[in-house]
Amino acid sequence: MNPLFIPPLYKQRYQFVVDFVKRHKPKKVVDLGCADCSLLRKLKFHRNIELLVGVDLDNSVMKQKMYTLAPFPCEYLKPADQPLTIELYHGSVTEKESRTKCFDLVTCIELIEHLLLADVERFSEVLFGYMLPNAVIVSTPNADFNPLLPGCPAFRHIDHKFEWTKADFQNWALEVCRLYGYVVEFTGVGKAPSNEESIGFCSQIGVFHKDPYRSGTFVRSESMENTSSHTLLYHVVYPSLCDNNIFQRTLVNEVLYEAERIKSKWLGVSGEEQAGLRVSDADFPNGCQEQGISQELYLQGGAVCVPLARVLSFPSVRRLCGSLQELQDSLQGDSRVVLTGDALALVLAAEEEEEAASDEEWDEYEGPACSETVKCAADCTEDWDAELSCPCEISRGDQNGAF
Ligand SMILES: C[S@@+](CC[C@H](N)C(=O)[O-])C[C@H]1O[C@@H](n2cnc3c(N)ncnc32)[C@H](O)[C@@H]1O
Ligand SMILES: [Mg+2]
Repeated sequence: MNPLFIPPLYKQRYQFVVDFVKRHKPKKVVDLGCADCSLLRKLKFHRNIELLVGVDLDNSVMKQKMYTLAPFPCEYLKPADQPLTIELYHGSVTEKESRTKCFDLVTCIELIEHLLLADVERFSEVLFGYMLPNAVIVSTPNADFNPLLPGCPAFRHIDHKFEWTKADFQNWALEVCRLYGYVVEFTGVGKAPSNEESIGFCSQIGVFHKDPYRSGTFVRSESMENTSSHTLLYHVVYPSLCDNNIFQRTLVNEVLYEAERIKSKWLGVSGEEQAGLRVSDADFPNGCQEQGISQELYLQGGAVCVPLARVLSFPSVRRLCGSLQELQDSLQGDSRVVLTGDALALVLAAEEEEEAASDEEWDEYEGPACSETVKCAADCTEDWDAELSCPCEISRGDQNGAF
C-alpha cells in the first residue's frame, strides 16, 4: 500500500515544529505527550534551546527510549557553546507542574484527542492559565478528513476519545484565546485534494501566541501556587563551554594540540629553513602585532618555547579566548601547561615524551567498547530516526504515524 502522504504525516508534524523552532529560536521548550521522545530527539540539535522537557503519562514508553537523549561521545570531545538540559517527567498534562511554567514554547502533538472530553477544559486551564507559555503548537486529527482516508474506522486510533471537525477545533481554540489572552493561527499538514480543499488539513494545527494587546486582562488559573505533581524520570546536562571545568579542559586541549603541531613543524625543518619560517603579521592575525609581541618559536634550556600569540592565531583557540591577556589568565595556574617566566610562551619538551603505541599494543586494541556509529550534530537525526522509529507507517498507526 502506498503511503498517503510523503513524507509521512508524523514526520511532517515534527518538521512543522522544527521549522517553528528555527524561526522563533525558543530557549525553553516542553513537549506534552512526548511518548517515545521522537520529537525531543529532533529538537535537541537546535542549540538555541537550553531547556528541553518531555511529559507523558506513560512512563514505560519514555523509559525505553530516554537514553537516546543522552549526549553523543563527540559532544564531549567538542562541547557546544550553549548549555542544554533535557528532562523527562512522568505525569498528566491535566495536573499543574511548576517545573513546566513560563516556557517559550509548548508542543502538544496528537495529544489532546487522547484526553477524556471532560478533561479538556482542565487541560486548557493548566496549559494556558497556569503554564503561561509564550507560544503553543497543538495538532490533532481533523475528523472532516476521515472520509478521504481509505478504510478509516470511526476514529483513527483505538485510544482516541474524540476527533474534532475543523469547526470543533477552531471553536475550542478561539474560546481558549478569549479566556486566557492568546491569539491563534490555524494551519496543518497533509493537504486535501485540490477539489476538497475546504475540508482542511489531515492533521489540523493551531499555533497560539500570547496576545500582546490583552496582557493582564485574561483569566489565570485560580491557583497559581508552585505545585510539583510530576516525577522526574530522566535528567541530563549536556557538556557545554558554559561549564567552567569543561571550558578550561577544552581550552587546554586546543592550546596544547595547536602548540605541538607548530612545534613539530618548526623542529622538522633545518636551522636555515627555520629562519625562512619567520612569520609575517598577515599570516597570523591575532591582535598581538600592534603590541609588538613576537610570534616566533625559540629554544630555551633544551625546551621549545611556543609564543601564546602564535597559538592564539588559530581559529580553534581564538573561538575560546578573545585576547592574549585572556589566554594568559586562563592558562596561568593550570597544572597541565608550563609557561615561560613572562607568561608569553608555552614551554614544550623538544622531544616527544611518549612513544606512539607499538605494533603489539595496536594488536591488543579491540576498538571502542560500543560498535555504534555516531555522527555529529544535525546530520544524525535521520540516522537515529531510521534506527529508533518503525519505518512502517501502518504499524505505527496514529501513535506517531499513519494519519
Ligand atoms: C499519539 S501519542 C503522541 C506522541 C507524540 N506527541 C508524537 O506526536 O509522536 C499520545 C501520547 O499522549 C500521552 N498522553 C495521553 N494522555 C495523557 C495525559 N493525560 N498526560 C500526559 N500524556 C498523556 C500518551 O501516553 C501518548 O504517549
Ligand atoms: Mg492520536
